[in-house]
Amino acid sequence: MIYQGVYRTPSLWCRLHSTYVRKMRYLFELKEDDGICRQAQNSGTFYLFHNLSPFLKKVGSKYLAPQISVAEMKSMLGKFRQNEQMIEDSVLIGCSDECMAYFALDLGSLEKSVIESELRGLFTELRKAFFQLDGKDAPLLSSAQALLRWHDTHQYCSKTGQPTQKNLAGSKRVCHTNGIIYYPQMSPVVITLVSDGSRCLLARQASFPKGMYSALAGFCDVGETLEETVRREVAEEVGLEVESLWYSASQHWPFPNSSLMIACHAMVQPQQSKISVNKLELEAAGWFSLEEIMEALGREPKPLKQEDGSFSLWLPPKWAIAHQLIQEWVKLQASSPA
Ligand SMILES: NC(=O)C1=CN([C@@H]2O[C@H](COP(=O)(O)OP(=O)(O)OC[C@H]3O[C@@H](n4cnc5c(N)ncnc54)[C@H](OP(=O)(O)O)[C@@H]3O)[C@@H](O)[C@H]2O)C=CC1
Ligand SMILES: [Mg+2]
Repeated sequence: MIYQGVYRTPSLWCRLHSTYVRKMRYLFELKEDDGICRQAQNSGTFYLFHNLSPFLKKVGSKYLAPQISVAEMKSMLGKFRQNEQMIEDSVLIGCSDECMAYFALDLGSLEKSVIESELRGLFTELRKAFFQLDGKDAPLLSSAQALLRWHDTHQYCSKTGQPTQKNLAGSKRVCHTNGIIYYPQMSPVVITLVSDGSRCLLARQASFPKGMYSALAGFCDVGETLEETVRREVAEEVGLEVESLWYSASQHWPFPNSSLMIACHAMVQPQQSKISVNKLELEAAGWFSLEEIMEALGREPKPLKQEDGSFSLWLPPKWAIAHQLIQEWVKLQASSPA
C-alpha cells in the first residue's frame, strides 16, 4: 500500500498501519515524493550539524542530541536573516513511531557561537562524543553525518562536471544534464576475528591508542565476495590461510568515512598458525589466550601503562563491532568441550 490520496495525513495513515512496516513505508514515500517530504519538513524535527559536527548538550558524562522543532528552526533562521527555504537543504534520517520525520541540517554557513548560545549547547566532533551518546542517537547521528558528508562531496556530476541537485529527502542527487542519479555510498569493510581453536588473533595499527588491539579489518575490493575479502585481508595482513569462516553481524562505521563493517569469524589450522605481520599495514599482531582476553575485557577500554613502560592489552569499546566479535569468541570457547 503506497501512502497516497485519502491517507495524506500521516497520523491517519499511521493509525492504520502501526507496525515497523508503516514507518518504513512512510519513509519510502518521503524519499519518493518531494511534496509529501515538504509537508513532513513542516511538521518534523531537526538534528543540527555545523561542518559535520553534531549539536549536542552534555548532561553529566552523557551527550544528548536535541531535536529542534521547525518553529525553532524558522525563528533561528529569521534571526540570521536567512530564508526559511534553507530548511530544504536538510536530509531525511528517520521518523518517530508516530511518523514524525527526523531531518539533519548542516548550518556550517552560519556563525557557530551564535547558534550555540541561542540553543544552549555545543557543536561537538562526532568521534569525540560517539561513545557517550545514548541509545538511538549514535546510529542516527552516524547516518546523518555520513549523508551530509556525501552531499557535500557530490555537488557535481563526475561525468559532465555539471552541478547535481538533491531530492528533498536527500536520498539521491541527480545530474539534470544527462539524467544520471547518484545514491549515497558506503564502503564495505570486512572485520574478522581469526581463531586457531584455542586462541584468537588481534592486531594493531600504529594509529591505534597505545595498548589497543582489534580484529583484522579491510575494505572489499571491487568485484570481491565477502569471503574473498576475508581470505585476502587475513593473508595480506598476517600471512595466514583461512580454512573456514562465518558471518556474525554488521555495523555502520562513520570514521573516517562511511563504512559498512561486516563482521565475521574465521578459523585457521592450529598447525599453520605462524603469524607473519605485514608491517606496511600493521604495527603488531599476536595470538591471545582466553585468559588474556577475559582479563582485558575486565579492564576499562583505555591505555594502562605498566611499570616497564609497556601498555596492557585493551580492547575496543562495547559499541565497536570488534568488541562483539571478541565477546562471541569468548562465549564459543566457554561452551566448547575442553
Ligand atoms: N568498528 C570497528 O570495530 C573497526 C573499524 N575499523 C574501520 O575499518 C576500516 C578499514 O580498516 P583498515 O584496516 O584501515 O582497512 P584496510 O586494511 O583495507 O587498509 C586501509 C587501506 O585500504 C585502502 N582504502 C582506504 N579507503 C578505501 C575504500 N573506501 N575502499 C577501498 N580501499 C580503501 C587504502 O589503501 P591505499 O592507501 O592503498 O589506497 C588504505 O590505506 C577503517 O575505516 C577503520 O576505521 C577498523 C577496525 C575496527
Ligand atoms: Mg586492515
